[in-house]
Amino acid sequence: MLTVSNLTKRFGGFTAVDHVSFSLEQGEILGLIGPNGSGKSTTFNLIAGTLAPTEGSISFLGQEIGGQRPMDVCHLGIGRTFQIPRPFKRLSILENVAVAAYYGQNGRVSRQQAWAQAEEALGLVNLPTDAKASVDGLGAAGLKKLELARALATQPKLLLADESLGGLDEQEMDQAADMLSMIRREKNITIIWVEHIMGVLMRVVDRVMVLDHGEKISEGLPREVASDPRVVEVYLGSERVEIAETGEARA
Ligand SMILES: Nc1ncnc2c1ncn2[C@@H]1O[C@H](COP(=O)(O)OP(=O)(O)OP(=O)(O)O)[C@@H](O)[C@H]1O
Repeated sequence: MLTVSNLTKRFGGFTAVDHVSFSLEQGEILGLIGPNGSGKSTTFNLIAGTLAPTEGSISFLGQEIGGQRPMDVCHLGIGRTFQIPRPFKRLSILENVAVAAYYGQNGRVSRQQAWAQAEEALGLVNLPTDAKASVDGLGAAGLKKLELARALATQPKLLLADESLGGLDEQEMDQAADMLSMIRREKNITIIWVEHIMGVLMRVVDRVMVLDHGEKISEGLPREVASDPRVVEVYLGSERVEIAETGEARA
């Protein structure tokens, strides 16, 4: 569904993403990890249209999307969450998500459909669907869920989930990971998940790709990547990822 070839982004003389290539099959969850500043967010921004590539191509469902505007990329079926949720504070939870449903589909849905899709998205993330429930009082976990619901309401075929676990406690992290897994299963949405907290990510993703200094240094099954000496050297370091006998990796 997505083929990224030789994707490169330079900021002046600095190369943030350096000839990165990968592809994604329909229904997969790909984990994207790497140390701070390794180019994960820049890669997301290139796919989502927030940044234009310096070189390379991004083909989504057979169409070149590199350099297209974010709203056009969204209308083609790529939804994203942001690391820092910024909901409309004066709108209710349901209104926030309905706005995403309406504009995320370029107004191709009626108001009524947008409300229905917003209710469905909120149901998926376990947030209240009553029209008056306020954004105020949502904690870190609630705001992350709202962020996810807004992305889902745009009816994406591909979801780019950016650091959805930041600020959550361990139980909330597990719930958030299970939620992404359930969304893939129930809605057949393909997911790229950027995350720092690897133990939880490794449990849920099908494949992992690792960036370092903008270059892809490893890609494969979670258990393969966790034991790749290059990954251990540059990223895992003292975190020591242990592979449980079940094949799951835990940080
Ligand atoms: N607009 C910009 N102008 C100049 N440099 C930038 C710009 N955006 C990102 N960079 C640089 O590109 C590099 C990659 O940044 P990026 O945010 O993609 O990394 P990351 O892997 O997402 O990091 P983190 O895990 O800290 O979010 C960093 O060195 C960053 O400072």
